[in-house]
Amino acid sequence: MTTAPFRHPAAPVSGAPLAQPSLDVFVFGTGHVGGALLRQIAGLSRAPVRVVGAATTRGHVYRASGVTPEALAALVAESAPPDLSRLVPALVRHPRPLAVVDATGSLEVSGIYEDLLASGVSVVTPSKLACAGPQARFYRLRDLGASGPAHFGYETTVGAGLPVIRTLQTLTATGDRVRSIRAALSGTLTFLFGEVERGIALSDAVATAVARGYAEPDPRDDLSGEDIVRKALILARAARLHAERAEVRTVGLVSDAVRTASPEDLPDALRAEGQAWSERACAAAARGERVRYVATITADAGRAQIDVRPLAVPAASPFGMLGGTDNLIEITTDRYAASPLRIMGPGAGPDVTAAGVLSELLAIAA
Ligand SMILES: NC(=O)C1=CN([C@@H]2O[C@H](COP(=O)(O)OP(=O)(O)OC[C@H]3O[C@@H](n4cnc5c(N)ncnc54)[C@H](OP(=O)(O)O)[C@@H]3O)[C@@H](O)[C@H]2O)C=CC1
Ligand SMILES: N[C@@H](CC=O)C(=O)O
Repeated sequence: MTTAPFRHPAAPVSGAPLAQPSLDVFVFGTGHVGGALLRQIAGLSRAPVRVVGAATTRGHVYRASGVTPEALAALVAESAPPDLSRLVPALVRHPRPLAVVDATGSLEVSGIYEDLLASGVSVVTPSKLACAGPQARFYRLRDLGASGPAHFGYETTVGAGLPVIRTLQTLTATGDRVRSIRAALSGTLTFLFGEVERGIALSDAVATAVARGYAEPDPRDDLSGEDIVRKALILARAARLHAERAEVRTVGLVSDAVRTASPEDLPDALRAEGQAWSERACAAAARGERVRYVATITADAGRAQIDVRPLAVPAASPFGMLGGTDNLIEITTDRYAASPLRIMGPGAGPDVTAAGVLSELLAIAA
């Protein structure tokens, strides 16, 4: 008897696309991440997933029979903005297994997950808003995704395409207990520190991070540290620790002028802030150190003590050697006590994030 060689179900092959993909996908947000996701799906000629629609703030399209990648952008552009009170019931009635991807930074879109999951529609999200909100809501979403036919995927909310959430889930599912986590959780901030250390002006570095799609839809979320606080909350919860936003201790990285600047005033505020960043980087370098924005999560009787602040770390340490858009997550547990389990690599950017989302979709489709 001969057996066919193993092929990953998503591996590109020549020939006709699958007649009947096993999962349909609707994508909210076609910006950096959503756009990269749509391109990655289009690049898989025998993908087990099929796009049935997409939405931006300006337009949307939903066709239960599927939309070709070539037609999608034009259909979105020539239609009306989505009305969620009509679109969500239509998605819930979709005749085949469906996953909704939230590649926006929209509170309104994050507010539809519960209805979708309760109706059997899977949700895969790189947006941190729902998972970092009140813990009770996160538990409801997680439980809906674990108990019914729908899945809730939020791996890319922390570390983008890095296997962070599933590592914590595996550790705790096998009976290990997380004692502490120390992490650099912002690709944008690692990038900005690196650029400023090379003598690039902070305002130029931020413009580059925005253009390359590393930054949040509102880059003030990166600069203020809010994006890092959200990720720390999600990490703590994935480690089965109770964590609420009001209990997080933060020391900011930027002045109030940057935190509160309007989008139009942000470049000027950053130009004024740049000198302080350069001086801080030079002073650290003179001591053989680097500045990093570090989240520390400590388990305390089932609760997480979370502290987020700028720290001067030895230049030759794992945190000091981060470059590009690297994240570093050091997890100390009962079993990984003498030396932490480390996850390190690029933690921001459209392609790595979209690949993480796509891998969650493929797992649902399998
Ligand atoms: N960039 C990255 O490296 C990573 C990003 N993420 C998360 O992914 C999400 C998307 O990030 P990114 O792609 O960089 O952001 P972008 O700003 O590039 O894109 C956001 C997209 O969402 C759309 N959008 C916003 N609000 C709504 C709404 N109410 N309804 C429909 N569409 C809406 C925007 O539409 P319009 O064009 O009309 O404004 C745009 O298409 C964010 O939540 C971010 O935190 C997570 C990990 C890494
Ligand atoms: N803006 C974020 C993107 C990923 O979550 C970052 O820079 O880390």
